[in-house]
Amino acid sequence: MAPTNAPAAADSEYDVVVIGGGPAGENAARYAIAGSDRTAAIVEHELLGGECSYWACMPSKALLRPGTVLGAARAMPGVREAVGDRALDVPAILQRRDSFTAHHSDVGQVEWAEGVGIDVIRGSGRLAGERVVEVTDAGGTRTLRARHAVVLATGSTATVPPTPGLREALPWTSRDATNLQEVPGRVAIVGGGVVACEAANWLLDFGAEVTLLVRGPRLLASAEPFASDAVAAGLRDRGATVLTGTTATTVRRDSPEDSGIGTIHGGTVTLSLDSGAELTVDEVIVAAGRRPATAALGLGNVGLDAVHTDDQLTVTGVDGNWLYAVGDVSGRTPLTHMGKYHGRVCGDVIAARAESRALDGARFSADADRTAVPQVVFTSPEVAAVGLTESVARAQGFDVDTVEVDIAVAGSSLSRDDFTGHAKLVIDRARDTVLGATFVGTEVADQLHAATVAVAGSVPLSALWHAVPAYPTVSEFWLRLLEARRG
Ligand SMILES: Cc1cc2nc3c(=O)[nH]c(=O)nc-3n(C[C@H](O)[C@H](O)[C@H](O)COP(=O)(O)OP(=O)(O)OC[C@H]3O[C@@H](n4cnc5c(N)ncnc54)[C@H](O)[C@@H]3O)c2cc1C
Ligand SMILES: NC(=O)c1ccc[n+]([C@@H]2O[C@H](COP(=O)([O-])OP(=O)(O)OC[C@H]3O[C@@H](n4cnc5c(N)ncnc54)[C@H](O)[C@@H]3O)[C@@H](O)[C@H]2O)c1
Repeated sequence: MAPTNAPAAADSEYDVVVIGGGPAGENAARYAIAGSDRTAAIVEHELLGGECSYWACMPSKALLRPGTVLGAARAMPGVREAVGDRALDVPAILQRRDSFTAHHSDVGQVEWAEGVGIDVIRGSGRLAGERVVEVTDAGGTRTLRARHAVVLATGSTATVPPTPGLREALPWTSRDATNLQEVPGRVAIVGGGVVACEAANWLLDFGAEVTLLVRGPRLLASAEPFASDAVAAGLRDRGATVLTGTTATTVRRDSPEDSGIGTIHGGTVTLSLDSGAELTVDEVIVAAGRRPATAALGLGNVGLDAVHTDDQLTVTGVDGNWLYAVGDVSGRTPLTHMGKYHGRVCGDVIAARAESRALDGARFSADADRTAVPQVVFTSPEVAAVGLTESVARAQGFDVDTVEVDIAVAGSSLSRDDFTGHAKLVIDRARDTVLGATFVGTEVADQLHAATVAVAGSVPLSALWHAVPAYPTVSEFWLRLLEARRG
């Protein structure tokens, strides 16, 4: 893609300069200039749309959905017979995945940006001083000046543990797993978080033999323990080996070769485990967490060594309210929808400050990061959770009540023959409000928003009693939860 902006002096000054064009940066730019004549530029060194569009959320969910649909078909008499025991058509799934990543073209995204008045500047951005951003690409370096704000929105990068031989083995990261071109026969996944669990699911769907090496005692360490257990049981039932309390101590690979994203990177890989066992596989996936992408940002040029933000997404430790950070790089919640939320709050704050308006009102503070973060893990079964878990709520000093039910209502049994699920509410006894909710089961993702509204709105349980779930839907488990609380 050619640069969209020639390095002319006239367009080198903007009201707002955003470094990084993922979902968080796009929203910050858009909200900062909406309804005004302010100007904004997004500096992007890869593809406008960011990790989420091409390497993370979109391809991973496109890979997971077919397995869910096939499972639903097999759990429905009359459909099961029509489907038979045929395997998924992996090439067709990869083709559909590629349509969701727009075949790694950001033409449509650039059209959107230009349509809402944002210039897209290709190159790598770094802070060169107060309100000054240097952009470097193959053609050289140009300087952008920001009248009102610079927004850091550079996302995060996958970490690779310092296990001897691991880096040299050229393991897959999440980018390879989501953009896979071939399915390895045997796979070891290092990590037990969301990326590990979701990737294990689609690889199992595609016929791979999967072993998860989980350093801690359970998968999804920050989820309610019953959710971790259900996901582990789901993986084991489908043939995966889940080794908890296990790490690789050394890794050896025959003829490692950087053959491209999503292709098998060489010969077989042997991992020595701390249990003394050895594991031989065709590919290793590292899913050991991510860190904010600050390395090349020139933080030192503005007196910073790390990025911390206040609730207005203003970077702390810098005078003058001109530097902001949103999304994964902000060190707040690393999820796309939360990054977009940061972008909306940040954009509104920049607009208000540019117009000398007071930051009066809830829209100028990213409170949800602390109290109401929703997340769905698209495993089989799915985990949908929002707010505080019981252990976190107790650690924060709340007087907690909990209520739990199996999800077993007319709607769930109608949806499929093998439906199983479990739901838990964490309740603040003093205020009679929901602090957190976790739902586990087949396709419970869309049940989550009701809980998010209850948590974010501090809706009393007495009021939820009048939120009558429609019959016969899966959401009737809400009624069972409230009945269980009444006793
Ligand atoms: C496999 C996987 C699956 C995921 N699935 C989900 C999901 O289902 N739901 C969900 O909510 N979250 C999911 N996430 C997390 C989600 O991808 C991130 O939270 C989200 O992408 C963060 O958005 P962002 O805008 O902060 O950063 P990014 O999307 O990472 O975008 C940052 C952009 O900045 C650019 N950039 C970086 N440095 C520079 C620089 N110096 N100059 C110019 N440009 C730069 C990058 O090229 C990139 O385009 C997933 C993550 C992974 C790894
Ligand atoms: N559906 C979704 O919302 C979704 C999907 C995928 C990713 N994401 C987000 O992307 C981010 C990254 O996900 P992730 O799974 O990589 O990170 P994570 O932090 O969720 O999990 C990291 C895992 O790696 C393990 N680990 C860390 N260092 C290790 C080491 N040295 N050796 C062995 N194991 C080690 C941890 O114990 C943990 O199990 C998360 O914030 C996640 O929420 C979200």
